[in-house]
Amino acid sequence: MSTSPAISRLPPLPALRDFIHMYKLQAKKILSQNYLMDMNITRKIVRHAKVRENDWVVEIGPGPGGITRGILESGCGRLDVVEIDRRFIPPLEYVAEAAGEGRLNIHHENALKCDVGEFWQNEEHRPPSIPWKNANLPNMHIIGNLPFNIASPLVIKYLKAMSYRREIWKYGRVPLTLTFQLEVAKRICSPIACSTRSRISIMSQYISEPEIVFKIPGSCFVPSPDVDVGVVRFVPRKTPLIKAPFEIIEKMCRQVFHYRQKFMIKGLKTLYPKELEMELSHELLKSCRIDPTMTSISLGIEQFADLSEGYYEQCKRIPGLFHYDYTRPKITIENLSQKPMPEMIEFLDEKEQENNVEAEKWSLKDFTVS
Ligand SMILES: C[S@@+](CC[C@H](N)C(=O)[O-])C[C@H]1O[C@@H](n2cnc3c(N)ncnc32)[C@H](O)[C@@H]1O
Repeated sequence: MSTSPAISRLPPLPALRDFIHMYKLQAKKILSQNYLMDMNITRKIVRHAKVRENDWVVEIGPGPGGITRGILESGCGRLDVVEIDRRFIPPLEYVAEAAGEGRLNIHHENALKCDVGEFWQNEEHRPPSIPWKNANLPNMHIIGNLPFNIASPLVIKYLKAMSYRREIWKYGRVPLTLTFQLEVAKRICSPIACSTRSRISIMSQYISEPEIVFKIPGSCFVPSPDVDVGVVRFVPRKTPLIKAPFEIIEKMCRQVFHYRQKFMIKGLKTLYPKELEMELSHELLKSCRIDPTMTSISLGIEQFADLSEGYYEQCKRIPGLFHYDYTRPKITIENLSQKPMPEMIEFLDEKEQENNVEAEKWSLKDFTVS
């Protein structure tokens, strides 16, 4: 795939509405298709994503191409779109032709199954990778007005890849700007002790800093959904707030939030087989100094960090524990003991950062001792 470094903005195209008639692009309910036809809103999404001239962008679910046009108008160097519905490919090809050679690349794929980092793997003009510890973000973005039915699984897939610095995150702290039903957006960004606090709040906030950058009334979409929409921008953190593998944190959050109105220990116990639940749950809570009668929504990220890191130690000590599923109690931890455990990857720059903190501590100590 060739990419021209010379940037041209987008020449005039038929209006989006005419495009939809030309290509007979009636929205399909099964694919949660709600189009954004107002270019002021699509441009606003691109502005909030902070796309600058020459940046490289991936768009998920371009549909008839409203946001696609906004991204191309911003002067991005290259845009790759991932669309599952074949009907949109010809109109997107029309836009690609207008955008200039190599600028718009169309991938007819399922976003849940593809690694968008691969699109740029062998591209010599790719913007430079930026180390995670650096304050700057790479000149790359993922943007999408997601179908409601895939928004949550897709964001979990992306947070996981982010935590392992895989897929597009091998290039650095690439930000994500995605739309969600407003209720889901509020859960993602929820502060502690709010009724919106849930598993997705912890999963999103330990690895990134999510923010609702603006809201879009449901009436702005065609056809209009019954709900309003929140645009969320996720900026990956330089260092995650929890030091345990993603799968461990995910399991801890899932079980602890299982009984939202009850004491948190009730959910915690479901991590363990019946015969071990008292011993292991109390051991964990004691080491974390957490009151078992707290509710899940009143636990902070630091407490989830202690719980997840402590549970990870228990899983390393007790083979099979990580794979135990309380809904299938007949499958014992002995049966599961041969299954591999997720492993913590230590990234060099994190180690470096820790060493710097250690070195600082030591030099201070030396100073005060002398
Ligand atoms: C809510 S519509 C948004 C369309 C367009 N971006 C807009 O704002 O008008 C969601 C789009 O995602 C596409 N889509 C649905 N599931 C998908 C998947 N698994 N992978 C890629 N695209 C998907 C739909 O076909 C549709 O074009």
